[in-house]
Amino acid sequence: MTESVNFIDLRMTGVIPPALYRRTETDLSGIMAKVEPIIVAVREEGDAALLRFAKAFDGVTADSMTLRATEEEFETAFASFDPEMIETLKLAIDNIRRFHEAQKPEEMWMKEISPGVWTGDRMLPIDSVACYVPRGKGAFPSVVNMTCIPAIVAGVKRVVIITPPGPDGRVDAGTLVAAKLIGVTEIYKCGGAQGVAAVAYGTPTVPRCEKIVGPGSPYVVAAKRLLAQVIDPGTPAGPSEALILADDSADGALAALDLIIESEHGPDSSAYLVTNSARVAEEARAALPGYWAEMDEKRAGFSRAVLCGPHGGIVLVKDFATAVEFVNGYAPEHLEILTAEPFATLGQIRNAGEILLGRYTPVTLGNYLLGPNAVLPTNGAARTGSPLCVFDYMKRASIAHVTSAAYPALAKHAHRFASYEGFDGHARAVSPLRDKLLAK
Ligand SMILES: NC(=O)c1ccc[n+]([C@@H]2O[C@H](COP(=O)([O-])OP(=O)(O)OC[C@H]3O[C@@H](n4cnc5c(N)ncnc54)[C@H](O)[C@@H]3O)[C@@H](O)[C@H]2O)c1
Ligand SMILES: N[C@H](CO)Cc1c[nH]c[nH+]1
Ligand SMILES: [Zn+2]
Repeated sequence: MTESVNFIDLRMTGVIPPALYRRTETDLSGIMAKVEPIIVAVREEGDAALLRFAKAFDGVTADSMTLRATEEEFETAFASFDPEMIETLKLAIDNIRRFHEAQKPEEMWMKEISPGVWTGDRMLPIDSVACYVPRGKGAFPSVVNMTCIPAIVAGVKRVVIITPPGPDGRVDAGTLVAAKLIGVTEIYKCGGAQGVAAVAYGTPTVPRCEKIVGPGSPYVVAAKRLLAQVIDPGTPAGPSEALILADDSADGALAALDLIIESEHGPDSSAYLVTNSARVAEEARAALPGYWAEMDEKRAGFSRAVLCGPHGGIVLVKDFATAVEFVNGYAPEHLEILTAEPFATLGQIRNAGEILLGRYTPVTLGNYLLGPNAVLPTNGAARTGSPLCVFDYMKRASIAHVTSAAYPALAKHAHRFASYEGFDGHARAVSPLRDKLLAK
C-alpha cells in the first residue's frame, strides 16, 4: 500500500474548511427501501421471517437454529472461554457498574419552591429494553457491557439482547459470557432490521420491548428510523470516530498510535489528529506507516482507508486556539487530549461525547473498561446529545402538591390565566365553585 496519510496544513489560514467536519455520508434511502419489506415480513410472519433472514443475511447454514440462546450455548461458551479474558471482563463490568451506580439519580426529590408549593421529580425505570449487539464487523462483548449494565443499574425489569447469529447458528461466545456475568440471560439471535422489527412488534419467541439501544449497521439505523413510532429508538450511535488534540508538549508517535484506535473500526469511521505543533504532526505522519505494517491486515486496511481518505488524517493549525475551535466545531464522539495541562484544556472544550485527559488515558481504555459509557453521540450529535447513561433507561414524572393554605392565591392567578387562554373548564375548576365543594 502506498497511500499516504491525509496531511492538512492550515497554518496559513485561520479558517477551518467546513468539509473537514463531515463524516461518511451514509445515504440511507436505498437501505430504507430494502428494510421496509423486512419489517413487514417480521410483523406478518414473526419467527419464520427471522429464521429466513438469518439464513439470507447472516449466512446461517445450521439445519436448525433456536431463536433464543440456549443454556447449552451459555455453558459451551464459558467452557471454551479464556479464563484471563473472564478476569478482564469482570474488571470492566465492575468499573462500568460503579460508574453508572454513581450516576443513578435519587428515586425522588421534592422541594418547597414557594410557601405551600411542593414540587419535585420521581424517577422510574422503563419496563423493558432490547440491547442491540452488532456482530457484522466483529464481536462486541464491550457493547453488551455498555448497553446492559446501565439498564440493570437503572432497575429495568426485562433486559434482553438481540444480536446476529454466526453461520453456526450460535451467538458469539464473548457476548454470551459477558451477558451471563452481568446477569442477562435472554439473548435472541436476530440482527439487522429484522431484529429491530422483532422487538418493536414482538414475535411468538421474541418479546416486544419498550426501547432499543446500541449501535448497529445502516440496516439497524434505517429500521430504528422507520419504527420510531412503534419502539423508542434511543440515541443514534453511528460509525466510531475520534479526535486527538495535541500541543507541542506531545509525542507525535504516541499521538499517531492513538489516532489509529478508532480509525480501525471500518472504512466508514473518522479520525483526526489536530495540533498546532509541526513537530508533533511530522512525527505522527512518520510513525503511521510503521504501525500499519505491524497491524492485522484487515484493521490496518480500515485505518488506512480512513486516515488517507476524506474523513481522517492530520490537521496542522496555526495556533492552539484554532485547534480547540476545530474540536468544538467537529463535536467528536471521543476526544483525547494530549497537552501539557489537559485539565486546563478541558475548560475550553464545549462539544465532545467523551473527553479523555492525558497520555495515560488513551481511547482504548475508555472503549472498554474505565466506567463511562462508550456508546456515544456520533456525527456531530455531541453538540446537543450525551453518552448512553442510566437516564436513558429511566423516565421522569414531575410531582407537585399544594397545601390548603397556599391554594387560594394560586387559584386566583390560575383562574386569570385560564380565562385569558379561553379555557372555561380550566377556569371553573379553580373558581368559587371549587371552594364550595372543598368546604363540604
Ligand atoms: N458506538 C459504539 O459504541 C460502537 C461500538 C461498536 C461498533 N460501532 C459501530 O456499529 C456498526 C456495527 O456494524 P456491524 O456491521 O458490525 O453491525 P451489524 O452486526 O448490525 O450488521 C450485520 C447485520 O446487518 C444486516 N445486513 C447485512 N447485509 C444486509 C443486506 N444486504 N440486507 C439486509 N440486511 C443486511 C444483517 O441483518 C446482519 O445481521 C459500525 O458502524 C461500528 O463502527 C459502534
Ligand atoms: N469505539 C467504540 C465506540 O465508539 C467502542 C468499541 C468497542 N470495541 C472497540 N471499540
Ligand atoms: Zn473503538
